[in-house]
Amino acid sequence: MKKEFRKNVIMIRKEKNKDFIKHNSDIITEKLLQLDCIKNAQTIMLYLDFNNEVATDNLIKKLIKLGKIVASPITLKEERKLIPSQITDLENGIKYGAYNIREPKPECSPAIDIKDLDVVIVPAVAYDKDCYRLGYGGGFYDRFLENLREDAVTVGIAFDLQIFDQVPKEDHDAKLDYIVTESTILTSR
Ligand SMILES: Nc1nc2c(c(=O)[nH]1)N(C=O)[C@@H](CNc1ccc(C(=O)N[C@@H](CCC(=O)O)C(=O)O)cc1)CN2
Ligand SMILES: Nc1ncnc2c1ncn2[C@@H]1O[C@H](COP(=O)(O)OP(=O)(O)OP(=O)(O)O)[C@@H](O)[C@H]1O
Repeated sequence: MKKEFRKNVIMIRKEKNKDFIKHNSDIITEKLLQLDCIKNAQTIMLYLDFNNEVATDNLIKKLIKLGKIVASPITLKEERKLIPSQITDLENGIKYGAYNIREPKPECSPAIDIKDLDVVIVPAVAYDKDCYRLGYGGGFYDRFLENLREDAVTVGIAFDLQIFDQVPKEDHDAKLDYIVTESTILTSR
């Protein structure tokens, strides 16, 4: 059920061209920067995109310019663990890591205490209208999000094509506080 659904959405997203990804990622970036939770945050974790996810490079640059501490995850594949690590230099401080996804180089990237994160911007394959998240299938983010500070805010960014009335879900699947797409902002708060 989950597997088929996941495969389909990934396939549909894969067919989108560079202009679609860039145009809509720019819109999503601007919307996100208007959210109070982002404006008020000091420390923000977000992913480095792969496979036609909403692109985050511009967003990362803008957040750093705004004076935020920005972290991305280093993925420990065997342990199914994400280590938030500060991005200091998006040009030279990044390498390819697990699953060929870009991640901060440990030597340039102080680890950040998960309890210092004010906002986490999460990647996903799909969401439903209640902000439940379907991921790539490692359970990486489900496990990670359980350990956030109680008052930390979770935000999903996704294209409209990733939003459904329902997605297959299990008990451990995370529900996020906000989802921002090119056309709308959903909230479960
Ligand atoms: N940008 C980004 N980073 C992220 C995630 C994400 O969704 N997006 N993840 C969110 O959790 C984690 C990585 N999760 C992933 C899980 C499975 C596969 C994947 O391609 N699986 C292949 C098997 C590949 C292999 O074993 O080498 C497959 O299922 O066919 C990729 C990423 C951590 N970092
Ligand atoms: N909080 C958790 N604690 C223990 N096991 C978990 C937890 N969350 C998920 N798992 C296990 O991890 C595996 C993958 O989970 P699931 O399919 O929900 O991942 P996902 O949310 O799609 O992926 P990801 O978060 O990596 O993007 C499942 O076998 C699931 O039982």
